[in-house]
Amino acid sequence: MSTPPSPPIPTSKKRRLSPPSDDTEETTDTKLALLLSLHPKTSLETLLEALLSNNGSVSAASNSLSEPSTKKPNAQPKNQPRKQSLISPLPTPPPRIPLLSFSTSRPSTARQQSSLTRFLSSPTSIISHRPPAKGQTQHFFTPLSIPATIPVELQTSFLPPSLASSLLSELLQESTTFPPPTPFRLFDRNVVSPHTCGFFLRDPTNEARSHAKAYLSYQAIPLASRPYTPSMLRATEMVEEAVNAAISRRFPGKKPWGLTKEPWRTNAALVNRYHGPKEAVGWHTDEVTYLGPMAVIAGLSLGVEREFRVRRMMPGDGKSVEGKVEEKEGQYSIHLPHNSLIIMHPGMQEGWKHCVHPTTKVDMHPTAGETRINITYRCYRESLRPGVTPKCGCLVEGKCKLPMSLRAVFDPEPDPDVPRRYFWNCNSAYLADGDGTGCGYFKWAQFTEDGEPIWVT
Ligand SMILES: O=C(O)CCC(=O)C(=O)O
Ligand SMILES: [Fe+2]
Repeated sequence: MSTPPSPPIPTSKKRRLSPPSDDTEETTDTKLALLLSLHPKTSLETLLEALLSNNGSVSAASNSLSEPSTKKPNAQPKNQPRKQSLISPLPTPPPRIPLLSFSTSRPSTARQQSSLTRFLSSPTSIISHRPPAKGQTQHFFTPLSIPATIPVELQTSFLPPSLASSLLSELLQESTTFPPPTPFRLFDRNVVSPHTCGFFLRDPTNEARSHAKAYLSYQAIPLASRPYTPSMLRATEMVEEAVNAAISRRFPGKKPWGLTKEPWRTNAALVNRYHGPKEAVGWHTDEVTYLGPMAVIAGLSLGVEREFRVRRMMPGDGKSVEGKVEEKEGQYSIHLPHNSLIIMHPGMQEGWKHCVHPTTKVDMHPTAGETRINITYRCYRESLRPGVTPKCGCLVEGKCKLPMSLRAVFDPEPDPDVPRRYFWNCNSAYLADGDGTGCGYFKWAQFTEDGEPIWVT
């Protein structure tokens, strides 16, 4: 299900989108850290604006900050728009500014700097960005380097280190009892995703458990649920806080169509375990049957660092033979270190695909060895619980009346205010024992502005 690993881009081909300044080799985080050490009492926003005003030069920025306050970069001339802000709401791409280039090589100080970005008002890129050419992979190692045009946000050093450690230990233990991968149907053959996973419920009351018995995997296999571990419960509120803050930053003022007016709340999590460099998950969008439109999903990575790759969906993507998708632009690789949170924003499951890329070698983690654990926190809607979603007329023996899957219509030009289109579709084409076609049952799905289903018969 996965594509072969792409070779790293040679150093000589490193892309530089901005003219060199006296210290362009440093990342934004490093520059801010340097500037902060020189001006410890100055706010990060002021430091950042000083950097922007001085073309990314730390020394010039530092000089400007030492000058009398009237010349400080945050003293805006009257009647002029505020300079570059860290917050770049979609769909407006960040303006081109000659500050820094992104890099295809790993910054040596990435781990040490990472906590700095947590203090910034938004970890969205301020860097001018050109998408990778077809067949190319652009690598990102730090939150600030990820362009705002990609509907994901990365936060590093996310949990207090001791909580990240206890969470990792608990889930490494839990994952020893994850069921083996089950096959599913893809392009006329049965395939298995080469990794294991377990399904967890935050509040395993009787009612949730009875729904849980009916939650199906994309292979239509009932997902056996387990309760959140103690550390999962402790981490959950921090994840919710981060996700809600990220949504507000990305969509200031008004949430996009399809999102509930309530804060995002997670009640279920799929935990993935990747043991060794070859274990991976191929290109896919997440199943939105129980999540509804414009789902927000947050993934917490623990243990070994792996590459989370994303690419824009193409028209007819679902029908393309794996690995032979007609790409118009290349892929993005976001490196997910231990204790990092990646938030997939609304529109990600509708317009982009993601995968965890197989590799040849991983850096051993002191506790996890070669293993990566990933918790994908999701928000299952009560209104889309099993039992209420439409069934197809499939006559697959013993599987008559299968619950259908909710799928999004590919939209190349999304507008956050315009409703997306979704449909209910027979799922049995994906079942390992099906004939690869299913009954083809199709029904348009209808949702309110808050993403609640409208059932029309
Ligand atoms: O392991 C990851 O980071 C991604 C997992 C994933 O895509 C999924 O569970 O659907
Ligand atoms: Fe996924």
